[in-house]
Amino acid sequence: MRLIVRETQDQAAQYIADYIISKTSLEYLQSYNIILKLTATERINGFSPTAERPFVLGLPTGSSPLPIYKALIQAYNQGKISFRHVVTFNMDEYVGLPREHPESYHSFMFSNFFSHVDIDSKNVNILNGNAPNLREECLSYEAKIKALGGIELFLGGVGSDGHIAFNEPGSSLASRTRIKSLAYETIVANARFFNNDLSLVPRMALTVGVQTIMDAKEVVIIASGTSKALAIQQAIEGGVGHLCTLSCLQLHPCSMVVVDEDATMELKVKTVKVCISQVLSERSSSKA
Ligand SMILES: N[C@@H]1[C@@H](O)[C@H](O)[C@@H](COP(=O)(O)O)O[C@@H]1O
Repeated sequence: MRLIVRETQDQAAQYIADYIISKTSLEYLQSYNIILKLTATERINGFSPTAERPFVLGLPTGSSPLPIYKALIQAYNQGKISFRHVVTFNMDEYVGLPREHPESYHSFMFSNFFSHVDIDSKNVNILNGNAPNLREECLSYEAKIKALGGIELFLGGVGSDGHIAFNEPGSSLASRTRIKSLAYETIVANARFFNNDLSLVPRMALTVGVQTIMDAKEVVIIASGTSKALAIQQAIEGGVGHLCTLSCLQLHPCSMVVVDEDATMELKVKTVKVCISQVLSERSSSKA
């Protein structure tokens, strides 16, 4: 698991946006007075997606990815990226909340991202939390991901209790898309979107499973703010376990967690130093 630290949330978001677009350019990483020239790998642009061979992108909601969506929209407006041949799968959706509700993840994604770029709405996949048969809905979501050859890059956030998507503490690390009851901590955290009224926050959601995320070829996580510091500490310094489902990424061959400085507050200085020097050596050896 790679750990990338940026000073602010916006810088962390810009790093991820650039990474997803992947300008084939040189990037400079400055750390502990070392400046290293690194070659950025290619993602959407390098993949050169077509209608027959689309780029499959997993996407999250939440406040953390908002600056990433802003940066992607800006890049689209500057002609640096097109989403015409990108197929998206969102991580999760509330159960029972009407699709048109301003806090549904459908509304969130269209108002914060999809309506501002050239994505074909037929290529947008979001779980239907009002489907007549929720189990069937989850099974067909998994089947559709598989039929498209899997997710190339899954972008995600993290809950303050370490959950990824809505895989709350105690979720099976082998889980797949299914219905989940939300943890009390998540209901409290999400009440800010529902006039701080706990009774208005849906109690259940459909969510991709931990294993669905692990199946993606690459996973990129954003975390910012001190409220995420404990989750980041557990996921990076703790063992792999179902009480902090983000920790599963320790077992992923290609995962990256991008944080702002506030989110590193519970990490050991040594962890941050080791992670950064690993990035430097991995990248410089891949250049050789
Ligand atoms: N299901 C979502 C997660 O996918 C998201 O990562 C988390 C954190 O959200 P925020 O970025 O607003 O802190 O919120 C919800 O629980």
